[in-house]
Amino acid sequence: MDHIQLWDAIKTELRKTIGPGMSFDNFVEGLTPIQLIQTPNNSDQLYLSTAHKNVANEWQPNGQYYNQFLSASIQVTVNLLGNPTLILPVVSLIEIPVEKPATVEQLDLNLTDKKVNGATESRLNPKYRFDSFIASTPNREAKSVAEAVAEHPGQEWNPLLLYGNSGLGKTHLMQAIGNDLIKRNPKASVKFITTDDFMNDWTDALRFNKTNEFKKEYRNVDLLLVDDIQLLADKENVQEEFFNTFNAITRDGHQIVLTSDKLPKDIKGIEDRLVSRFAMGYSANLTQPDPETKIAILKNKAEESNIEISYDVLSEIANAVNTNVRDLEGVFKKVVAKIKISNAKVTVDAIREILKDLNFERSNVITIPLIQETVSQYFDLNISDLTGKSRVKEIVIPRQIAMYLSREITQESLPAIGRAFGGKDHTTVMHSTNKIEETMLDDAKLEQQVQEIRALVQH
Ligand SMILES: Nc1ncnc2c1ncn2[C@@H]1O[C@H](COP(=O)(O)OP(=O)(O)OP(=O)(O)O)[C@@H](O)[C@H]1O
Repeated sequence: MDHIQLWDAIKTELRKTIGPGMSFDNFVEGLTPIQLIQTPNNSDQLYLSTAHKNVANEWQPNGQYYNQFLSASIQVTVNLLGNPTLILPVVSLIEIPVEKPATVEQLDLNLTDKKVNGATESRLNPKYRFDSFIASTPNREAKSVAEAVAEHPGQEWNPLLLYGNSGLGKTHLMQAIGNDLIKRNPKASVKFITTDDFMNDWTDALRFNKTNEFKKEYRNVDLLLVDDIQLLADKENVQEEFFNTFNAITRDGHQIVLTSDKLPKDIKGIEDRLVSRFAMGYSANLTQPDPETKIAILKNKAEESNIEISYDVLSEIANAVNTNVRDLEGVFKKVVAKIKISNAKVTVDAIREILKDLNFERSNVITIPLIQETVSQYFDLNISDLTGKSRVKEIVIPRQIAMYLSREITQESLPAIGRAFGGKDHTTVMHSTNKIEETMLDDAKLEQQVQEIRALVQH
């Protein structure tokens, strides 16, 4: 039985005595099992972590939770093993830095009182800087343009649009522009918002008759950063106001930076006039980093955390996590937490175990987005080409290859693959896979291309 199964069984027992509700949810459910260690005096220690000081305090010996845990764990070991074994809880506090800016609910909704000067008021995360953004070769141009925008806002690349899949650094790079501009000019007014914020603020402004304040707040900025504009889809009223805001800012020579999960022309439900405005400046596609860049990102994180981790270990993590940089960071944080708790030496074998616990074994991690990313880079296309409807041969064949590999390598069903390719029918996926299988029999070049892409995906 591993630490996770044991903790689940103990939680089931604890639920009987503590009962569901606030107390159980906060003081038991919120704990994360880290590891189980045998002590020389025949007891086991179950290491748990929490991000909350008050929860960690309540779990000290003599605390009510500690004692209830002891009886629950004895009951569990009697049920499972037939004899009682003493398992002691060890709860540590691991403070997880807050990465995301405050949600709109946490913000002061009084529009007139909001100021936008300086990093704090503009809600920028100070960790999102150019020097902490490690760019792989395909992403270097995006970074250079972002740096140029920070240096000369409102001039050449307006708007700058950063687009790509989730967790690949769009928000990071966007906020780096804001942080850099404020560093150069502390008086610059920078406003960072999500599209949700914009929509909520506009709705509130209409409700409370504060449209003038809204306009003043949104239009009097040197730099407006708007995250996730794909959320504007099908919101006609908000699009109207967004259009007006956009025009007012660019007309005054100020800068707009936008992020989106795809190119605006591929977002259904966005008015043409907005699509054409968004395409006026520079659009940069952020792509998945290659293995060496992933290692460099991890190295940077290790240095920031003041932790020494060998290249082999970093490489093991980088190779296992093929989804996106957010996941890479998440796994890294868990590894750091384990190191801090156990004080143990971090070996490649230990890391493999941790990665296995976190479901990040190499064989499990090949996903459809990864295949799409690899195929699009191989053929120098956009991911939106693969998920779109174009029928030109140069796009159809790569799309069919991507579907074929998704069917071959991942565990996903035909309908799930169809959905991931822009809502295609499962019969289209079946047709594509058959077509590639058949063509490869006679076409050596195609077969070689498929093998090369497969090797890249499974690297
Ligand atoms: N190239 C990179 N170098 C360093 N850190 C990165 C890089 N790319 C992403 N990150 C980190 O990964 C995390 C996720 O990045 P970010 O939030 O910017 O992604 P995103 O593309 O905006 O995702 P979403 O579309 O889901 O909002 C952040 O903590 C960010 O600092």
